[in-house]
Amino acid sequence: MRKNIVAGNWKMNKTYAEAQELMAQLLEYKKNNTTNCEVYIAPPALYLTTAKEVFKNGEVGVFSQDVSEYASGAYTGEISVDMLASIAADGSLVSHSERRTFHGETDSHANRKVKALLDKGLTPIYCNGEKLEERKAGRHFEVVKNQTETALFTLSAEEIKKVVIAYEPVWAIGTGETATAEQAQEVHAYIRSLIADKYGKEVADEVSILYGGSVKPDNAKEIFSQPDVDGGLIGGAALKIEDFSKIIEGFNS
Ligand SMILES: O=C(CO)COP(=O)(O)O
Repeated sequence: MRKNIVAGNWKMNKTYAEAQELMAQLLEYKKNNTTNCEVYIAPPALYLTTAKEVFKNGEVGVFSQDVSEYASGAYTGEISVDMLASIAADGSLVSHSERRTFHGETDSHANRKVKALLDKGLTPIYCNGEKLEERKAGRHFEVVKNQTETALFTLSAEEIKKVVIAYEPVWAIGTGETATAEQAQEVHAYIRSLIADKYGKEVADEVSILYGGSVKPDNAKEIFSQPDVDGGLIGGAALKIEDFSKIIEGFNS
């Protein structure tokens, strides 16, 4: 179902004490403020159970940063969908660009991970986006099309409605260089049109598409105001309550 979402991807940051502090600040913020969007965090896997305890009434959705495509077994270092379900995690990021760059993940992996999550009733936040040289060569639409089709188009209409897509142009991640609101809208509208062509407009209108890449307090509102942008996946600015809360408030008019 289409929702406004602000999700914080903590990546590999924070000691346990620091993570507990930020979770406590976020809980306090949620208790004292009405937000016009759902708020999710994806802390390091080690802290997922703590996050579920802190946000025990579902104040903030708790997501893993990655999940295995396999059900169980000899996959050292991996976390399964059953494990996530067993702590009542809400879902997982899938194929973030850093998983693609440093761990060789492809959209075929993404496809199996998305399916595994959906089969357990968990929400995938599927990440895609072009690299700088692809953007410079004007190939961003083609790249995003291939990614989206390979990762998602084996799903049924009912399944794809439950997927959250995060368009994160790689050149905008952690660089301070944000896509303009127009650039984000253009690609988001394109992704939605791909889904509409395959599954119909009604289905496409149900899918939440988030933008990620150097979203900050001062640009969030403009980006979120675009018709096909349903929120953001936030990296660096999710690590401080002052910044993250201002980004959440990008949805307050
Ligand atoms: O990769 C991102 C979120 O998943 C974006 O990171 P930054 O917000 O730090 O650019």
